[in-house]
Amino acid sequence: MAVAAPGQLNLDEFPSWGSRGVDCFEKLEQIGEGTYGQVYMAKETETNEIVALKKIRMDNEREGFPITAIREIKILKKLHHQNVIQLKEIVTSPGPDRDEQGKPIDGNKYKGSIYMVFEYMDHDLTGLADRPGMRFTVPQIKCYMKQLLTGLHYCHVNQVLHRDIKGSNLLIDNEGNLKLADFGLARSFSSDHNGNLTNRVITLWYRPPELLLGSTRYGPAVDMWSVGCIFAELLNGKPILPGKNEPEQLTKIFELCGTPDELIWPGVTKMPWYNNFKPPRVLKRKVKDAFKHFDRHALDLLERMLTLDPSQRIPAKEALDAEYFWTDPLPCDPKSLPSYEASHEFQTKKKRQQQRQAEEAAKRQKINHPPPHSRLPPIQHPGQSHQIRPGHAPPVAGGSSHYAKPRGPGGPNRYPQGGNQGAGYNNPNRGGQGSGYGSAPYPQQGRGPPPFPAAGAPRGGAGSGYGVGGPNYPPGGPPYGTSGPGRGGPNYPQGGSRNQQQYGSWQ
Ligand SMILES: Nc1ncnc2c1ncn2[C@@H]1O[C@H](COP(=O)(O)OP(=O)(O)OP(=O)(O)O)[C@@H](O)[C@H]1O
Repeated sequence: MAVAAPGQLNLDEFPSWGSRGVDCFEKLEQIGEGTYGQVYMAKETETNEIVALKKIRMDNEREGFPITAIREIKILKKLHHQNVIQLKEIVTSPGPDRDEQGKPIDGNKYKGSIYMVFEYMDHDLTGLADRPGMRFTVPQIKCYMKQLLTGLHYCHVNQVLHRDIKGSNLLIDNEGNLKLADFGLARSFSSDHNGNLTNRVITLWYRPPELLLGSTRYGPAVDMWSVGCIFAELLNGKPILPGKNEPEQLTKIFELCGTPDELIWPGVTKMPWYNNFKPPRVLKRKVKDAFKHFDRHALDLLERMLTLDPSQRIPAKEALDAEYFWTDPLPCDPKSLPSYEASHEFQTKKKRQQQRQAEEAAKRQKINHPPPHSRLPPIQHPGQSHQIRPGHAPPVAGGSSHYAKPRGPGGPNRYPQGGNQGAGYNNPNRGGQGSGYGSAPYPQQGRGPPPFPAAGAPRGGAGSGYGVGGPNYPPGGPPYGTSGPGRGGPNYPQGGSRNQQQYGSWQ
């Protein structure tokens, strides 16, 4: 097998891929910023097909083409399923042929970029849940969970562990399809689970206890723990185990799931880091108590997903057979779900930031020039209604109006009174991997530069997590109707190339 030059992808392995240049695509808008580079929405110039281009960061090109990208490409090439994102091709952009001093660049010092071309998805679950006023219905949650489990079961049958299941890696299109994405941490496993795998995987809040206790022999059960965390988050309205660092993460797990012993988890006391984190006192499991507002079948399934002993944790296939998916209300048909304006975590964060800045500016202006009757509501002219136009946020469910009570810091009151009868989400402290690796026995994070701010710092701003409740659109139809953005035809307010100027050409 030919070996690629430093910084280059060995295209011998992917002969038909990489033959096209990125100029076959028109860059439209940045939709994601990941550990390994930016993600853009783009249009194929000949077919007008909308795709997502993930640029592979080559900062470390001296070390060769990033191993994570090679893994992601290899794994995605062998996975073909309606609930797994489809990698369509790889395209390249040539780097400059001369260096800053004008000298011709030696072919081995490749300075170009490589992009993975994916089918475009309108949302990720985190971005969708973060939409103001967003509420998921129970059939909707069942529909997403069923698709997540179906995609994951397919991966596991094909001996692939995802190892980074979290909301922002679950992509959703406007036809209601959910697909697993970001296979940058995924890897193949053998069914005897004897591999010596790294335990530095999975975003902290979704990381299972066996990895936190140092296991290097693990299997599909690691992904099922993450699925349990997502499931509870969807029903609960906010992340359930938001640890700031690994020791705190384990503490939170023990507080919810009880302290493990040889009886409930044979072998736990032999785990590499068990003695470092031996709980000081015995804690009882209280999943049922903490989530008593969930319905019985949801709770039964959750209990089996959040089982401490990985060998007793429910596999994806069995979870799909759980009563939860076969009792009323049944999972809805994905196609029956409303269409929403595109929402990716990256964009919703940006929008929130802009909104906060605008609010602060308005506050400053108000202090300097208070309006004469600042406490009176705005005048509403006869016939003026609160119609929702495509691309505009719908009113908060529950009949909020201009005169509604002021909203709390996280936006509209998205939390339910009664659990999964009307939950919402609002978590000002959504954080990813709150690092904090100072404490033994944890080594440095294994996956490139950490994407997150300093230890424990919140990731994203206000409002996050998921919730369930009545649909957040008014009677009479979804807020964005059928004219909402769909695949192949995004709903640009100013035409398809609104970001051309901003983003310019590919580099
Ligand atoms: N095919 C796609 N369609 C639409 N949006 C996408 C697509 N792929 C990725 N995105 C957006 O870009 C974000 C980052 O993508 P991805 O997770 O693949 O990158 P990453 O570098 O591995 O990120 P991370 O560091 O969060 O793991 C996603 O959360 C999603 O919002």
